Amino acid sequence: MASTEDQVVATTTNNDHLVQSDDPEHPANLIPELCRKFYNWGWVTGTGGGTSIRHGDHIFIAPSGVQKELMKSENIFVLQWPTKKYPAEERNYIRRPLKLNPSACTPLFLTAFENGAGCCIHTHSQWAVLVTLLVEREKGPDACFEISTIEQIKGIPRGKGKGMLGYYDTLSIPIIENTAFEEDLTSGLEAAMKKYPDTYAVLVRRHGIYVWGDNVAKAKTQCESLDYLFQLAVEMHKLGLPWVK
Ligand SMILES: CSC[C@@H](O)[C@@H](O)C(=O)COP(=O)(O)O
Ligand SMILES: [Zn+2]
Repeated sequence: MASTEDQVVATTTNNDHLVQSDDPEHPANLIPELCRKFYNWGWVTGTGGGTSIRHGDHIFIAPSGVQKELMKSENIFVLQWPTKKYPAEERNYIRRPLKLNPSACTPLFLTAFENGAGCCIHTHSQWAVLVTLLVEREKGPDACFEISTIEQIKGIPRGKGKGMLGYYDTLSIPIIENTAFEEDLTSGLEAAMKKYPDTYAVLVRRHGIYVWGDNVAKAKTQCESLDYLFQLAVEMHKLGLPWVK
């Protein structure tokens, strides 16, 4: 794991201009800013979790095993898109910071981008982990978290170009089983996306969640809505209230 010092001093001589911008909306500025917020929300503590943004034919990726809330724009990797998923082609990393490795979540993020996403967020939120435990009896390809008749469901799309879910709809988020290594989750994520082509999120049992959106704002607000619903479901469970009518 890179030390904080390594993280702060890590620099590169290759294509630095790709991560240098005064624009706060530039992905190399947005990823560190988002990760600081996500850390404060308990989504990316202890180096877990992260986020990646697609901007045209460039993919911006955080480094692996670092304190995500301390990340700086000069720590960001840039991949030329499209690229092979795992391992991503060496030559396609058009910017690599010294002393750092790209996030182990990269093949998962690339799966979301193949699906048309503009941003993908991975959290280790305890609410996400807890709901996967509450529905643990449901294993296999049909495992799913479901909730209905809660206003915040309207923050989640019905599917690409299909508008948002309604109050009386049931939100279904597929759950895949965790693996020892992050990259080995890729086939499970692909299978869940195939089975649930309208989903914008996949829970990973005892691990967290991957949420994506057409752009950064949509990925962030969808992830916030889901986290709200997971927390609510856990609290409803504690109160003995059913969360699916
Ligand atoms: C606390 S270790 C977590 C990792 O194994 C992984 O699950 C994760 O979310 C972050 O991977 P990383 O390679 O640091 O971006
Ligand atoms: Zn993780």
